[in-house]
Amino acid sequence: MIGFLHRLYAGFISPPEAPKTDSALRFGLLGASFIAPMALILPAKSHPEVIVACVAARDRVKAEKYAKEHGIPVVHDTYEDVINDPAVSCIYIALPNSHHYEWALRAVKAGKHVLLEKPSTSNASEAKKLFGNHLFAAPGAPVLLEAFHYSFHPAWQIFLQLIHQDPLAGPVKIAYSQFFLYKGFLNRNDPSEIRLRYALAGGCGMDLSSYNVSHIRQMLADSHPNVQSANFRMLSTSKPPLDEQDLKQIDEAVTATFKSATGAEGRIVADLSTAGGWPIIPASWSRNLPSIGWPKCVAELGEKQIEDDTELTDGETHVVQRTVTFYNHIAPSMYHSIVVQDKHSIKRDVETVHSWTQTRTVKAYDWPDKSDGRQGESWWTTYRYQLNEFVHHVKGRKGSGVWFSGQDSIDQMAVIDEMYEKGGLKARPSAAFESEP
Ligand SMILES: NC(=O)C1=CN([C@@H]2O[C@H](COP(=O)(O)OP(=O)(O)OC[C@H]3O[C@@H](n4cnc5c(N)ncnc54)[C@H](OP(=O)(O)O)[C@@H]3O)[C@@H](O)[C@H]2O)C=CC1
Ligand SMILES: O=C1OC[C@@H](O)[C@H](O)[C@H]1O
Repeated sequence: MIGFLHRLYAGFISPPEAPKTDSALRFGLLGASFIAPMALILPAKSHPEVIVACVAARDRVKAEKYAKEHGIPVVHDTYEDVINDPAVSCIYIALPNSHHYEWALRAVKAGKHVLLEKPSTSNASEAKKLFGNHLFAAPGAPVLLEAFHYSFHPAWQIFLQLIHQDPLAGPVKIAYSQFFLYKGFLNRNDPSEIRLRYALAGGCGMDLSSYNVSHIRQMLADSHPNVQSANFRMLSTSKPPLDEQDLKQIDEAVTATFKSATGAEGRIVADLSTAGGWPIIPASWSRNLPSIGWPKCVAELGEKQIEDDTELTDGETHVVQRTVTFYNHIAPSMYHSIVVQDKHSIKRDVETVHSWTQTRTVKAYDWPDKSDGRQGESWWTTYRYQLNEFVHHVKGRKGSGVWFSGQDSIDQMAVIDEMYEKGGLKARPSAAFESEP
């Protein structure tokens, strides 16, 4: 309990303030966004090499209020002014998805490093144009990272090790990922709700399920699994400010299945407006009551034959079938649990002679081994780990080795496009912005 309170307080409320080094990176923010305080402003406080230097919003009064609230010293009039500020070397982009391509491209062309919110762009065609830009081939090119923060937390890396690199791990057969937000999280009547606007590249497939897609791509160890099926639950309102395109194209929930190159299966469930499923209360009553479940990933592995000191008689083999369940991989620094279940069987041909199950729970708030460029504290959030890695990359240092490459981002968007198309919806529209070569 004390550990939980400490992680909550230091990670999400009041991190210890680090004195800044002379070579600290100065970040500019595009937009007075909802997520920047959690994803960058708070993590920057404890990072000796990060200063949040300036912000601009479409409305200057809003930007000034935001800057005051978050201790940001400079307010610019426009996003463009932030990018062109010579005192700034890094840009954080948390704009509607439809604006990611344009502003990331503008920023990298101005020579700035970019931490870009997920999903990286509106679709794969934009992702190819952005990450495939010739300037990334030049030496000293800017760093551009799609902010899949959860990947940078040690717990996610330990989870991947348990399914891909452990002596008891057979091949992955099924990768499952779920992510729910409760009904009421989104305000359908709010014209500024970016998740519900087709023109802003919204929809659950882009928003929540971009996480699920990235989870199963890593769990299946296949950058571009084939989409087998996709089902969308569409918006359950027809009130303004939604327009006709929103009503036809905006999904609130997704279920989809995938097949990897090795034949393994991926399954995802994501819901921006989860209701019902309450225990005891009859379904007809609870149907409209908000509900929620843990974000969860489950990997079911195939059998692996092992050789250990278990006594075997002639013709017997010892096999292990592992299932690993990760609860709360999205905000693991608050609390998480990785349950490893190993079903051991002694087999004679196909017949099981004897079997037993070993279950253990793994937690990793920090790296178990701090050598080799790994840094962390138990209270670091996923965003703090991500920022650490981003800074290492910009500074040309090794870091922990966790990264999300440009090709990863392109493949990620291709899978999302294919999911929409498989489910009878359109991939999200490209921005009108055309950059000079
Ligand atoms: N990593 C994470 O945990 C999370 C990531 N995200 C991602 O971050 C991005 C921003 O999300 P979030 O912070 O929740 O969003 P907000 O609703 O706070 O919007 C972000 C900013 O978009 C700007 N904006 C520019 N043009 C428009 C427009 N036409 N309509 C509405 N807003 C506009 C606004 O800027 P201005 O201030 O200039 O008006 C606003 O501050 C998304 O890509 C989302 O997927 C979101 C939540 C969590
Ligand atoms: O982490 C998140 O949770 C809420 C979502 O709507 C958001 O976009 C996502 O990044």
